[in-house]
Amino acid sequence: MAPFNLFDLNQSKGNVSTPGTSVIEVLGVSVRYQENQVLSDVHLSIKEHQITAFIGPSGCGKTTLLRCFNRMNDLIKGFQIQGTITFNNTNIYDTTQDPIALRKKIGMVFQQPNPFPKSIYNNMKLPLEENNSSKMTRQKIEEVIITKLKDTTLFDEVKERMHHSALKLSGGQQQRLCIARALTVNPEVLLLDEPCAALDPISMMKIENMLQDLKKKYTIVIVTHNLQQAARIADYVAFFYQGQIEEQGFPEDIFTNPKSEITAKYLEGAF
Ligand SMILES: Nc1ncnc2c1ncn2[C@@H]1O[C@H](COP(=O)(O)OP(=O)(O)OP(=O)(O)O)[C@@H](O)[C@H]1O
Repeated sequence: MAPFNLFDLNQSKGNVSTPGTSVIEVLGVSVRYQENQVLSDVHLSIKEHQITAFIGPSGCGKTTLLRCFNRMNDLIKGFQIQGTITFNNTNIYDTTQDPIALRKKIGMVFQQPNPFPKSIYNNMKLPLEENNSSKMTRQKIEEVIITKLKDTTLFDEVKERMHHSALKLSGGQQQRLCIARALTVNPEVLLLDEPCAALDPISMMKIENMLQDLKKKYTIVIVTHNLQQAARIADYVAFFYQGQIEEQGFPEDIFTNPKSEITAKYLEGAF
């Protein structure tokens, strides 16, 4: 009997056939901003309860694809998308799809921590109020807030100052608060666009450890320029180059034995 082979070596630029349920499928996606083609014929599967990392040089389209997943590019002038992106087998760009409902299922956190200039408690309460707090008792709201703050390992650090300004927290704590805030509405997928770029190494490690726990409950896609970070936390890596996925696969393969010469050069720091 032929040995079980996880890899399809004929598809070095396509999806490596990894086990697991696919939550987001990217099928032949191309994106333009006006005349500027920024993604060309991208194929990728985002698997449930995995951390997928997007790496690659600046301007190669990582953030653009990430933002397509919850339609954050819709209002950008000249944005055009071809191909298909599905979320749980539903076309994200179908005209019947409500982007606001989609963003509750696919939450996003940005590079720069952006807590509201309100108390820690109110930062957490606001999305719940906007979502469905009329149906939630105060006790239930508090329960959700405590659970999500515990999930992001912040609760013990802030429990004595829940009604103090979130802006008084450290940068790392603010970012964990933003992640906790994104989790209040129970998304299935969490999109992180360079979440540690503005943080010191200790805060970064806290977030990386936290993400390893969060992936048990959520599916995570992260854009990072930090290759060590991708190697430490990712279950799957997509290397973008000039608007295409040049190579994708398991981190142990991409980082130790890349198939593409361009990937190898990037990892060597040649760019
Ligand atoms: N709002 C926009 N309007 C027009 N062009 C844009 C817009 N946002 C991004 N672009 C262009 O799209 C291309 C891809 O940008 P994108 O931010 O997706 O790349 P990236 O790989 O995430 O880069 P970085 O690592 O620097 O964040 C770039 O040429 C960029 O200038």
